[in-house]
Amino acid sequence: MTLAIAHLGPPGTYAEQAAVFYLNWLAQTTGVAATLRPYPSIAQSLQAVAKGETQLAVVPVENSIEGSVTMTMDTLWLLDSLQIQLALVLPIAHTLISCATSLEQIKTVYSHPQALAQCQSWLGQFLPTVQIIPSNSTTEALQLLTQDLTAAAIASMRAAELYNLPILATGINDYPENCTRFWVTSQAQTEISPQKYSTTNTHTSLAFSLPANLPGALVKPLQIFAQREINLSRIESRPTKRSLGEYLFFMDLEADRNSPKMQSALAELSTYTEILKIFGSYSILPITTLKSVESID
Ligand SMILES: O=C(O)C(=O)C[C@]1(C(=O)O)C=C[C@@H](O)C=C1
Repeated sequence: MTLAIAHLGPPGTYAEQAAVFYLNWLAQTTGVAATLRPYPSIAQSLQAVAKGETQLAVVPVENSIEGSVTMTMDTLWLLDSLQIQLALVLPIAHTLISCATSLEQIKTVYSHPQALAQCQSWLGQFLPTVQIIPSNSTTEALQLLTQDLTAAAIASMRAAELYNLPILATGINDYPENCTRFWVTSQAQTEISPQKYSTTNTHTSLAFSLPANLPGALVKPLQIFAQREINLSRIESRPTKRSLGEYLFFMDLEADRNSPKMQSALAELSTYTEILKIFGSYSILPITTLKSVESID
């Protein structure tokens, strides 16, 4: 069976790069073949899995400069059935792509809001007067560049090569150690491979709402993990969208949900929460080898 993997498109996005890595890793470790399917948004990539159009989606979750990708968190909360299979950490090195011959000619810069935010100081220093135009992905505006010599886009070096476009500046992210964490998600019941991944689950991600906005309401859930010496690697709040000042809490914990201490923690947590969603346990793979990200052929 060949699996389909949804990702943010068009081709050349960082999400596609992470998906290509996963596709090659999956083939090497389990022999399972997969193909890639680009979608116009992160939400649509996740919905593709929920609707059964694809078996998997690779979506960005968190960036080391800009923090959480809120569309991923909000969509995961809404879609009940999705589970995280694996996390991937991709180094992000942005370039300025343009057919202009110098920075002085540029009047507009397009990119995904996360990428624009990761380069905001560079843009302020070298292109302080340009119009910044957010797009659905880093690659969405690339096809405009050959018609408009005053336009530029922030995307990866790999994207410039794929579209055969010139690079005007490299390494333009404000911090050199720029990384984005991606999640590989599937439907809960999907068996990706009969052969178990050769990785052990190190993290569990979950989210919950609280029954009432009272003093100490968040302390109790936090104490459950502290008492069992389970380390919290991320906590994030998102509006419930029901009323102003009411939040959902997203947590990443450093333990497998099947470990005895985590099982008892989750059982106790469910007594303090209104809705508790466990997104799954998984391991984290750093994407380092260029070979795996270059092509899918
Ligand atoms: O637009 C892309 O290329 C994406 O894959 C999206 C995305 C994100 O949403 O964070 C992924 C990695 C980078 O942090 C910048 C953009």
